[in-house]
Amino acid sequence: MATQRTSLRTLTSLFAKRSVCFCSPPNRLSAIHPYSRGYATDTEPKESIDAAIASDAPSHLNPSPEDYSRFIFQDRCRSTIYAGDGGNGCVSFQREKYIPEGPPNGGDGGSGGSVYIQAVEGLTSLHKLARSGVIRATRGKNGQGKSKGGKRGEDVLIQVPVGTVVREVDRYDPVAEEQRRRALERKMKKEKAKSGEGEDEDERQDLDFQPIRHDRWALYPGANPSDFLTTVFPSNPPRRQNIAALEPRAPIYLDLSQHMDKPVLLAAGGAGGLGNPHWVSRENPRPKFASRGEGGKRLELEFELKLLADVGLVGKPNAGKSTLLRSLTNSRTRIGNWAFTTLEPNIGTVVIDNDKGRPLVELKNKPPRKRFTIADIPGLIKGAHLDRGLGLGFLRHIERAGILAFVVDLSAGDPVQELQELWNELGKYEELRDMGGTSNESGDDPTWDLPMRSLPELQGDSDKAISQPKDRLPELDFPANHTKPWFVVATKCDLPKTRERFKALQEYLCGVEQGKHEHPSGYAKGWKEGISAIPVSAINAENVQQIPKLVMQLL
Ligand SMILES: Nc1nc2c(ncn2[C@@H]2O[C@H](COP(=O)(O)OP(=O)(O)OP(=O)(O)O)[C@@H](O)[C@H]2O)c(=O)[nH]1
Ligand SMILES: [Mg+2]
Repeated sequence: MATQRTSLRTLTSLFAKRSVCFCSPPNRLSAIHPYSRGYATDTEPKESIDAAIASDAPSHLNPSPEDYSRFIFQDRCRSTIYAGDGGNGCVSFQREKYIPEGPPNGGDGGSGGSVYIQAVEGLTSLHKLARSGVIRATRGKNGQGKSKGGKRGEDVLIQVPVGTVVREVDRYDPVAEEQRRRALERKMKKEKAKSGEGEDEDERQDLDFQPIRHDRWALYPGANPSDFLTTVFPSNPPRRQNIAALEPRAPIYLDLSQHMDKPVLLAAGGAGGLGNPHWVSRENPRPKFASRGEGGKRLELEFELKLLADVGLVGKPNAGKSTLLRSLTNSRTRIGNWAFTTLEPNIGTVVIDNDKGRPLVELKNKPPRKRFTIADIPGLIKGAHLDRGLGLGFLRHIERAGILAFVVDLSAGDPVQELQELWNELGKYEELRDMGGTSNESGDDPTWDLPMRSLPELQGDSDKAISQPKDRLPELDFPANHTKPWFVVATKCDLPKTRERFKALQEYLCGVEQGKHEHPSGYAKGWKEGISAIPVSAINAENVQQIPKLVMQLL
């Protein structure tokens, strides 16, 4: 154990200079014992190393199959959200001895529950939301006698990962519908009145005829349906709760790119109905009716993760990405010595704060970060941009990572060629995507659309947009891969013949940075401000701690 710790310290200090300009390989590498948690000498036979691997007891980095856990991942989902309906108002009269006909005292209905949304750190996938499918806030309770108001419906809070974009697919707003219907009715009445000025009294009365609105009025218990015909109902315009003014402007587009301390209102519940005391008038001092609660809105929303993780591990199959993720995080992703062990992205969190108040890595001029996330993305093969291998699906995931960490296997051949092939695939994918015209033509505003402080009916022409259901929303806009910060993680450097290859890789990256070589993406304006290569032996967790330090500088 002591030898192990010493060799680890030696290796870390050797590779602390991980800059590309560090062109001379350290001589002390060969001093480290082959495969005893250090670099191998080139003379060491591969068979003996394989045997050493096989004989190793299972550990977090060399796990047995029981140590695998499936990371359920979902980066896009659709949910239908129902705000709660308002409870009905109550028809009731005071009943007391010596007061034969007491005044009306029906309570108001409770307002329906509202739906809120909050982006929180620590969540990495939308799978829970995808599983629930339909989200409902509860209905407000009906009012009761003795002026007892109904209980409000319960609110629902939707928590999503930071980096989620919420877009509206469709909506049904009963209050807006009712307002539209009334406006139409008024217009028709006006037109009819204009055209039939000379008509007789009967026809004019026909125009004043109100259809019976069972959905807007509640009669006293035990009333006959025919009472609807004999009752004269006053005007009952649709109402909203006051908090509806805090709803986001329609159609909804929220880019939740920051952690939110407080939730934001998505859909306010329907207003509760009014009890019979509200309908007292000179003509009708004892109204035997109360208004029903307003219906809650229905929203069909699409949630999409725009930011999958802070860092995305991009590499060929079997390069050692999952082992690297395990060595940096508590992830229990599957590891196997064959291609395509990983079939879905796995996200791990690197905690850089020991929760003792001070981040372990201090950042200049930046707010301290406590943690960052790393995504282990399935392996990329030649022709991935043509949907080969696991195809375009996970090239999409790479687009959603903030920093790209190219994982090259030093034992597998020329790392420079491997890196170029990886970049080539990303470049071709970008070309194809741009040709498809999906990136910049979406017309989406990528900024966070703060909720407008106005009621929906004051939001102008938004209704036109609402009434056109969009089955397929346009693709989101992402920054181009070549503009993102990137670095290279050269893995398996405990295996033979890796030292020379690492040296060649460093020289190549040095050349790219100095402009001697073309940027591997093929774009002249590709990011190349201090490209680093970090040699690691992920299986031995050696030198991997350089990665968080570098990431904190790049974030
Ligand atoms: N010697 C050595 N072997 C390693 C190292 N890192 C990973 N391996 C081995 O390489 C093999 C593949 O590792 P994975 O982590 O599953 O590779 P991957 O890139 O996730 O592969 P896919 O999921 O198929 O894309 C496993 O047998 C690991 O034990 C390392 O640093 N040194
Ligand atoms: Mg893997």
